[in-house]
Amino acid sequence: MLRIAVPNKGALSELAIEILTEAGYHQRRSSRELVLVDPENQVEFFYLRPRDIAVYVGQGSLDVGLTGRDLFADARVKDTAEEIMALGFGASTFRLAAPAGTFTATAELAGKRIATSYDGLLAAYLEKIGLDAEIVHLDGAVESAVSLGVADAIADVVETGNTLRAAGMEVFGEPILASEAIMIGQTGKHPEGLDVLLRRLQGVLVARRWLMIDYDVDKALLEQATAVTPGLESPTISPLQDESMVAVRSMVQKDDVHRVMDELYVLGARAILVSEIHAIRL
Ligand SMILES: Nc1ncnc2c1ncn2[C@@H]1O[C@H](COP(=O)(O)OP(=O)(O)OP(=O)(O)O)[C@@H](O)[C@H]1O
Ligand SMILES: O=P(O)(O)OC[C@H]1O[C@H](OP(=O)(O)OP(=O)(O)O)[C@H](O)[C@@H]1O
Ligand SMILES: [Mg+2]
Repeated sequence: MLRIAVPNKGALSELAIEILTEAGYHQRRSSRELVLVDPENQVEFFYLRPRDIAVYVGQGSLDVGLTGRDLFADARVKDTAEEIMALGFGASTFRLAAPAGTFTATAELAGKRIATSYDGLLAAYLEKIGLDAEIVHLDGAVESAVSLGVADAIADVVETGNTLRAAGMEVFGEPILASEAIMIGQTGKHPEGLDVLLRRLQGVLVARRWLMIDYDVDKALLEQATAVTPGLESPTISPLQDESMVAVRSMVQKDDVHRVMDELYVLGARAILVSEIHAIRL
């Protein structure tokens, strides 16, 4: 059975359970369950702290795990574990910040104290840019570290920026890392069942991004219409009782659907219908 680690709490937990459910897996009913066996799908889920997941996969106790790219980088297990798929949710950036007006460039942090919950990630970054600064480890709420006097700056996860703004702080320097939820696995290993898991997740990602569009169009306009809706592979063309017309079915990107409908309408297509795609295997 494929052993999969899933975040039990925090920003990624609910979204992780949602994507796995959409991919057809059973998920735990209560937050007290630590393990869930899904014999039908030949997988076993372990609900763990998001921060620990890279450690379990890196040490080989679990086959794959869903975590954040920043947490994975922080765990320093890149010799034994690797990112195998980006999952398109839980996006954030990892950034330096300080009270507004204090610093403008990263180089100004030489010899200063930087508070973070991501020591491994910050240390690797400081080493990469050749900057010597002191790292102060805090478990969370690092935005308070400067005003309370334990650090001069912080390095933390920024999503909307609301927490920083509320604390009177601003980011500076280049972003350290662009993060999102990812699937990680053991480097170079390909356990049985992994292909199915990845194909299912890929299917959910595509189904989330694409819609199905159907319309009727005059045969004479077919070429122009299908140029607007080329689809993922090739549009389906079906005959209609009115032989001068055809029905077209194609996939269209969600964030493009209204432009496509407008263009088709102007071209003369009618009965333009858009529907959700629930699942897909490419
Ligand atoms: N608004 C957000 N706040 C925190 N983490 C976020 C946010 N958006 C996305 N993430 C991602 O979620 C993961 C962090 O999750 P979580 O908040 O559970 O961890 P944590 O802060 O270390 O844990 P905890 O706060 O429970 O001690 C990271 O990969 C992070 O990039
Ligand atoms: O940019 P924003 O949308 O405001 O989100 C970022 C904030 O969310 C996280 O904190 P979390 O809620 O995980 O608390 P913690 O600091 O105690 O971990 C993170 O550490 C930031 O403080
Ligand atoms: Mg947190």
